[in-house]
Amino acid sequence: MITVEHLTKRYGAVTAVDDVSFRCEPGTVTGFLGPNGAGKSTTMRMICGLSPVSSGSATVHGVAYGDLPNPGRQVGVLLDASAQHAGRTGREVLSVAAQLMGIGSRRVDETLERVGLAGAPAKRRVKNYSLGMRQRLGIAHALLGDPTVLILDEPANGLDPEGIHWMRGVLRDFADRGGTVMLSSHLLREVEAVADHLVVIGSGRIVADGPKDELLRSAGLVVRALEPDLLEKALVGAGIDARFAPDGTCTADAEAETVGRVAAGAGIVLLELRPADSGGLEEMFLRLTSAPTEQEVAA
Ligand SMILES: Nc1ncnc2c1ncn2[C@@H]1O[C@H](COP(=O)(O)OP(=O)(O)OP(=O)(O)O)[C@@H](O)[C@H]1O
Repeated sequence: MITVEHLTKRYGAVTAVDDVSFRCEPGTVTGFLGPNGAGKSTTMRMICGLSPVSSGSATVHGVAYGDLPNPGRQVGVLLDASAQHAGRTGREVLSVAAQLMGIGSRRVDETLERVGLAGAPAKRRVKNYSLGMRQRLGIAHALLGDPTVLILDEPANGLDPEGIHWMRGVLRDFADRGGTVMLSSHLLREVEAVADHLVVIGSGRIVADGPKDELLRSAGLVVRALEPDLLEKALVGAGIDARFAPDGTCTADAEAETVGRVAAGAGIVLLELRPADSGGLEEMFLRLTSAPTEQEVAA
């Protein structure tokens, strides 16, 4: 369990993380989503004790990361896959970490196998690794101590589609065995296939926090009509909040029955009426996380 309460980080006049609170529960993959510069890495660094907090607190299993006796045995962390020692081989990187954690070499071999780096790749120096291989080694490092919590910053970076599929399997399996997973991304599509819960951050503040399915349902309806102009008039007339894309597709914040009745009442032929999928959710997140307007800042 990760618990973040009123966490704030200021760099001079910049508030990178602003009164952020959320939880990542055991048995759950929590996707931590936000655009570039939203405050994801800063939040994760504070959880892992790498960056001092300005105020608030972050704990893992109720304890501040820095106070965990052997943190690697409880929390697997991947914050920057390029931070590994470039001159060491993949196996050496894991062996050094294993020694520090008091783990035997058999676990190193098992973990290399698990991330697909066993054999020749394990003997290559990290500087000769592709970004995807570094990411796999970073995930191996995080899994090495057999932790119960994983904290991964953009772990899909540099992975090819097969690698992404593999990583999702690892994270799903980890959570299904009761582990807690927090993974960040700036792309909803990257986490939606594996996350059960989403925490969305924009400009340092939490703008959405809930089960993925619930958030998907709240993303509205996709409506397409033979004559979009008539649909727009009818929905606006009924007081329904609706946004139209240039191709005439509408996203409406209403129940399907309400929209269906309004359309039927106006004699409009509907071509499509369905819950918005991740595209709708992404659109909602983009609206929620976009930088505040000057008016909002001034208010
Ligand atoms: N050491 C620092 N000094 C000053 N400002 C910083 C520092 N680190 C981060 N920031 C600022 O804090 C804000 C949040 O940055 P952060 O790296 O946490 O965002 P992010 O969501 O992880 O973005 P990205 O996806 O680009 O990594 C940004 O405005 C960034 O410029």
